[in-house]
Amino acid sequence: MNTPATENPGPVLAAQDIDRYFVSPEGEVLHALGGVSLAVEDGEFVCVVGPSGCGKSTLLRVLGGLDEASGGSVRLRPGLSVVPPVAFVFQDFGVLPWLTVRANAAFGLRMAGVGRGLSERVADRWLGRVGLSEFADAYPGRLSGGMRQRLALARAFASGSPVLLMDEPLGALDPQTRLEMQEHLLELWQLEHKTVVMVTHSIDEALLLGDRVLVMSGRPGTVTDTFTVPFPRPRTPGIQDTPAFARLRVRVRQALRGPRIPAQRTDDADAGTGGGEE
Ligand SMILES: Nc1ncnc2c1ncn2[C@@H]1O[C@H](COP(=O)(O)OP(=O)(O)OP(=O)(O)O)[C@@H](O)[C@H]1O
Repeated sequence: MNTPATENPGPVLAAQDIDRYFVSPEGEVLHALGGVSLAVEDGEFVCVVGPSGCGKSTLLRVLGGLDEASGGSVRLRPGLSVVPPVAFVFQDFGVLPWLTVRANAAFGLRMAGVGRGLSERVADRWLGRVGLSEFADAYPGRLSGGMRQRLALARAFASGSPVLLMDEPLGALDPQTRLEMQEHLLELWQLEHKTVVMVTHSIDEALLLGDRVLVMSGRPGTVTDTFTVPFPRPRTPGIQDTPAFARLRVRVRQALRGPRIPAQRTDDADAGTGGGEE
């Protein structure tokens, strides 16, 4: 029997009750993820924010199959036959210094068994889109940090993988380059509509790029809040100056701080907390 065309094929990526325990060499058990469930729809851009150590990277690694959960399940939509279905972008770029820029951009396709000619044609197209065409024959050692990150994005987009998992991909960049890269990423994603899960420490970045923002808290790591980002697409960084953006930024920041514990009034009750995240 044929499947009706209108039937919803379900999320592209779904995690159910993910637990992850780590055991230290001393035998101490750390509960890094505690019952995390999420579903990411086709073409959705989901950002994950949360304090350092709350399990964001662990979640991403489990979602992408780089790490195994201690309990629960991760499911890619059946029929995602692309190999590999998931591509990663890391903070340290993951660029291979012994390969040319073109070979780096083609790497995902080559690993998937695509021939050199086609891989390099696709790579060249993506290098053009991220403004690196003139460096195609150079080695990554000649690239600045921002250019390496553009190369890492080109490789992920060129890989053909429908799901991109990004772990603080812009975290190592200086503020100006980071802003430029946010625009690049926004443009690339609007062009391709990949399904993206991105970990970031920046609330502004999450609200600029994401359709949804998941807020995690730690010990064990779990998703405590979810925000739907209402700003229409295509978006530009200018939305960050709007009152609606400012209001949502405040709400996410409050969610990150967690429920307020009434402070006991002492002489140092007003001591600063060391500044905000944004
Ligand atoms: N391989 C491992 N072995 C033991 N403990 C680990 C391992 N990987 C992560 N952890 C621990 O699990 C917890 C979650 O780590 P994770 O890197 O996922 O957090 P994070 O939210 O991504 O942190 P950050 O924002 O600082 O990158 C931390 O306490 C970390 O020390």
